[in-house]
Amino acid sequence: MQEGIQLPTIVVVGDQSSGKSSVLESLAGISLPRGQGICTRVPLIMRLENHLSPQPEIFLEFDGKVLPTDEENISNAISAATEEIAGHGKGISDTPLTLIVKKKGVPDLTMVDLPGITRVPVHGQPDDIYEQISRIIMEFITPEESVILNVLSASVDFTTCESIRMSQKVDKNGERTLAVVTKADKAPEGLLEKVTADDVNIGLGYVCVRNRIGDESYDEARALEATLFETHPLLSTISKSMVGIPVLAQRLVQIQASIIVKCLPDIVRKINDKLSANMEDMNKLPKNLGSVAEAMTAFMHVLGCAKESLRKILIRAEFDEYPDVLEMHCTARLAEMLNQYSDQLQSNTKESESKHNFLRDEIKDLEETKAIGLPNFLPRTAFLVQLQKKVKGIYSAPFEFVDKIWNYIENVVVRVLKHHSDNYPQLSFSIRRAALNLVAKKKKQSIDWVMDIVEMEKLTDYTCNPEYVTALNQLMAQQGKVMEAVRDHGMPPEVHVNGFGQVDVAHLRNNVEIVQEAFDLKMRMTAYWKIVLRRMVDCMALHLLFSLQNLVNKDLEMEIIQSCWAHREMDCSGCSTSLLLWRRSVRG
Ligand SMILES: Nc1nc2c(ncn2[C@@H]2O[C@H](COP(=O)(O)OP(=O)(O)OP(=O)(O)O)[C@@H](O)[C@H]2O)c(=O)[nH]1
Repeated sequence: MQEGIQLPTIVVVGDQSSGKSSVLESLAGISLPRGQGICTRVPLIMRLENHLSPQPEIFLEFDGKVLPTDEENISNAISAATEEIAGHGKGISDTPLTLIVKKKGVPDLTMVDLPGITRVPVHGQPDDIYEQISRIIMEFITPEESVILNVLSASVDFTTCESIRMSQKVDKNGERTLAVVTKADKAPEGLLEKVTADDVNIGLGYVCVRNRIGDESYDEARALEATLFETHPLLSTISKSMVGIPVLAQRLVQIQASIIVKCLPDIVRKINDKLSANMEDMNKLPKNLGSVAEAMTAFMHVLGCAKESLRKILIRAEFDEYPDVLEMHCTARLAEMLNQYSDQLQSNTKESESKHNFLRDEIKDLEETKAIGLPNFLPRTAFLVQLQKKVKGIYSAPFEFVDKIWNYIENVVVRVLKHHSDNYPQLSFSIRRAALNLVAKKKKQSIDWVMDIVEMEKLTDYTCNPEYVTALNQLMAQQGKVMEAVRDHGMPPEVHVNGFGQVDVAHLRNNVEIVQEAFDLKMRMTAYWKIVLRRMVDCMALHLLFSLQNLVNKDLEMEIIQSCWAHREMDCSGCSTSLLLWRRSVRG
């Protein structure tokens, strides 16, 4: 039950002083604390077991303690245990107290006695005593496996009983409710009519009893009860199948047996489910690595699993281990980031020049790079100056991209390694540190590589891509139109140039000689720059994939082995030697 599996239980509920404890002690043939006012202040689980030996065995269990007791002292022992659990006053607690009674002749029953329901707190009770008691009662009677033994005093109107109201909340048609009517001796008038009218819907029927009163012995009480229901002019008219403690005991044993039959398959299933879940949890617990072989096996297992997981999510686009964690669908996330990088490069190099400044920058560079030489000869330096300016404009983008990508990969790698090494606290710290070191190294390599790439683009211009010539020819085809607009002052000063839109050429009319060269320079740069941007994205993609392959297939293993070796944190002597051998073999 502590594991959340409900077992069939007979739960005794009733208004305060209705006689619940008296019924239980009559069934068990032992003394329980009885009296006016609240006596039962904690759930009392009573396990009655028919016992062959004439010597009874009685124990109290609570808070992990087992206290043997005997028939004479049982009432005091329960009162003392109740005080220990719920304090000395009149407060209550939901911590249960278990009473095990192994005694010859008692029915094999397990029942729970609960505090009686009271609406008005007495002196020393908290104001919310009703809510506290209701909560405990509801907790016990709500499970479908519970049979509700509703104890009603013959002297009260059943329809006004609080315990009936509560049991009807969870068992509307009374299918699992049995009523025990106590104090039949005190209020015999109209009892037959009350139990036959069944105004309160009790599905399992009524049993009327007379409990032990005062200092009577159990045998005396049973004999007096039998005589009462035999001879009393009103009570003797009630069917014999509805009166007396022995009838109640027999009914309860039958009910308990039938409910066990009904619930057992489900209980077995729940226990098996729970067992498998617990076994699974247990397998996840940190393992004790007691020998070199065990430590090496664990280490290799963690590494193997982590590598396979990373291979799946970083390279093979298989997400079965993280179906709902989008962040771990790495190939898709990396592709998205690469697309964003490409967009960023494009937007960083968008022409910011206004239509009135067309070719102004090119003319300036041409003038600054001219030398003594033949006219109409495009100086290469002018082209390189323009190229360097362009590269400068996008300089930060590849570095930012590399930073972003490796931060993301670091999170992924650390998460995967943590997942696989959580069970091995001896390893997890070193493994995490190794992962962080490794990603930092890989990031540094990427930054160095980007630095080279950017420098190479700045240094010189080259492509063998035929698209360059095609694009250049298309752009240059517009040269005639532009030059005409520049030369012919009678024409409107605006002309449309593909890729640049409507441009103003009025400012070029004073500088006609150099315009042709400037146009040539601009068109060459436009055609070439497209190639440069594409090359930067393509190379970055290949570099990234290459780095990831290396990380997963060799760097990770090597880094982790070296880290564990360097710090010798595996928690067993001799592991270091084995690691050394293994490290050598991996290197080999
Ligand atoms: N005459 C008579 N008195 C009874 C009978 N059953 C119980 N009593 C008395 O009623 C009083 C209350 O009985 P308990 O058994 O303590 O009642 P309870 O419902 O367990 O009380 P709480 O747990 O404190 O709510 C005691 O004084 C009992 O002796 C009965 O059948 N006949």
